[in-house]
Amino acid sequence: MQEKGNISIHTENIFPVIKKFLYSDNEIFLRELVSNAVDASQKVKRLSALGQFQGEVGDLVVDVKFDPEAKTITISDKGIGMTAEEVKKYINQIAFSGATEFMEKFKEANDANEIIGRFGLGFYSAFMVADTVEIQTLSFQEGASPAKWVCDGSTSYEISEGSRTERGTDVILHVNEESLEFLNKARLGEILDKYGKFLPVPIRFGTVTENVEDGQDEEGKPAYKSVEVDHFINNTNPAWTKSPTELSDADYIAFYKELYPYAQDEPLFWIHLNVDYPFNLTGILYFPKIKNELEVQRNKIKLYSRQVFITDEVKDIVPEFLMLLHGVIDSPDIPLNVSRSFLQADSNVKKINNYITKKVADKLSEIFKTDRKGFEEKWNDIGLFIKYGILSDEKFAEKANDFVLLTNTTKESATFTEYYDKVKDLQVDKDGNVIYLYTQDVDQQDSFINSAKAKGYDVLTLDGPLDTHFTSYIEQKGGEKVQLKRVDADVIDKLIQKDQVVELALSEEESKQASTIFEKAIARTDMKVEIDALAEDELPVSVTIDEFMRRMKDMAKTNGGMNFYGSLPDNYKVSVNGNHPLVKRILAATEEEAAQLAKQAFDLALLSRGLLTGADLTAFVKRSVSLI
Ligand SMILES: Nc1ncnc2c1ncn2[C@@H]1O[C@H](COP(=O)(O)OP(=O)(O)OP(=O)(O)O)[C@@H](O)[C@H]1O
Repeated sequence: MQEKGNISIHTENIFPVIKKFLYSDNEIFLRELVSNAVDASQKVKRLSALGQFQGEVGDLVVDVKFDPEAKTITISDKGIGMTAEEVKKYINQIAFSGATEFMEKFKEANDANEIIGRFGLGFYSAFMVADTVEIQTLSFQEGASPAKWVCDGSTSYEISEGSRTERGTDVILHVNEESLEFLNKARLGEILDKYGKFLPVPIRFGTVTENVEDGQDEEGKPAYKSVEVDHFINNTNPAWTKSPTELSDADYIAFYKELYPYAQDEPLFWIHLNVDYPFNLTGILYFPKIKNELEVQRNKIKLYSRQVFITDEVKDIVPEFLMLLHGVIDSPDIPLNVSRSFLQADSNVKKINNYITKKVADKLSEIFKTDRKGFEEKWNDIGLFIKYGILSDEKFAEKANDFVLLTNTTKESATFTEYYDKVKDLQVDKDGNVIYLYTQDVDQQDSFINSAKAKGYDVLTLDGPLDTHFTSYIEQKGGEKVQLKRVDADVIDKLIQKDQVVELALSEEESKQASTIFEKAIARTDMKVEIDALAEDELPVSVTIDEFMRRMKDMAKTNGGMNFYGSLPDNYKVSVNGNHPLVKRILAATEEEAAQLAKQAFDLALLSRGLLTGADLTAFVKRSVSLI
């Protein structure tokens, strides 16, 4: 048997679903209705510009009012209004968007993007907070008569002659018992501020008290009086809608403060985004002063669609590493679901994401090239996020390789190529490897840094939260011959092994003997003793930790879990400088004295790198006292 047919949908069943579940948040009813009012107002301007409306445009203000006694909220506009026929068509037919039809009709007009509505559902969000919704409207068309539409939330409605005498529409919500919270000035003000702060048509919400000059007092000083003035909640012409050439630095900073009234620091710099092909997007991204915390400042970028606030969850549109930025992105092309609260994944999102990455990289590159000093000064704030970008985004890394900076222990900065050139002659080992030395803790690794510097070597500081990973990146970018070694990964002569070896002053026998004395004195399985031939003036004993093992353990730590390497105990090497006079003295001493000297020298090595703690430290202090 074969049968074809249409699945039938009954409005009685689907209507409650739309009312209750389409929108995640009740408060957006106001965003939807105010957006409709703004759309209707913009359409008047458009029709007038196209010569299809000859009347007076007038001042297009949208009013939001509420009456706690009558339990109503009213949104009024002076827009195009609707005839009774249009009400039937646009309002009664759910999901028949007049906006789409309007856009279709006037799509040649290049500013077709000004209209917010798309789905033809927004109006129904009114029923989330209202039992009954009433429309009073008068169309702009000549000779139109006013219409009134009332619906109590069921699928039946009533249309009759309306009472409006001027062009435009009032939407009157009879607020239901569960939504009385909205009959409150502060609450409505907060919602308007959140969604409507930058709408393109003035939104008036009651009045505010202002102090204005009023003649002079008896002493001849200016007198003031308070007056009630209209309260407009929005800036209809926010900075991102202007051209960068119209804006000064002060304007950008002022807009930053408008966006984040509570921000303490000024932004470091900003990028004005403006693209109209293959998608439309405008916006301003600010680089804030970043503290060392990666998490705290997220969700600061606000997403707008035609100047209506949508969300501050811009995940996917903005690459992960740029989530630390602040600012605004406005794009009518960001695919939103009908409730406008969620993004839908599509190819535009990926394109936008790539565009933003490219813009940010270009801006950084520009600052680097035109103002190297300023760039270096900002490095403390932007370094972390550039490294984050490099490690997480290949495209960004490609560009950033030219301006990412390496900083040494004396705070000098160099790019990858500059640094290579700086150390390639001196820090080269016998096999031709160029060794970059680095420290992760300037204080703890001080004695090793000193040994390196005594040889004329440079030491990089890589002590940031991402540097464990970044170390491997530098190595990878440096090519085959570049190796990174932490200054305490071995004694300096072994970190950069040269051809000319220092002779060991001990015989093989003496060497073995010294080794045994130290092993016994130290008596720890995690410490491996080695007798090394170092310069006489190097320390008698140093405790080092193998580069490879340490890196693996660091990685395990930063990746959260304990993998194989993470679970291994720390393994140190105790490097005894066979050429130091102390070793000769130990060999000549009595067994007891030798053990004590060896232990003391070992403890000093531990102490110098902050590894001597607890009972061992107490014992060391006691022993030292008895020695002096
Ligand atoms: N204040 C108004 N003045 C004039 N027409 C209006 C007004 N409010 C709604 N309309 C008409 O009703 C239609 C449906 O509105 P609705 O909010 O349901 O959908 P939309 O705004 O087109 O799309 P979206 O679901 O994206 O909001 C509008 O497209 C418009 O033609």
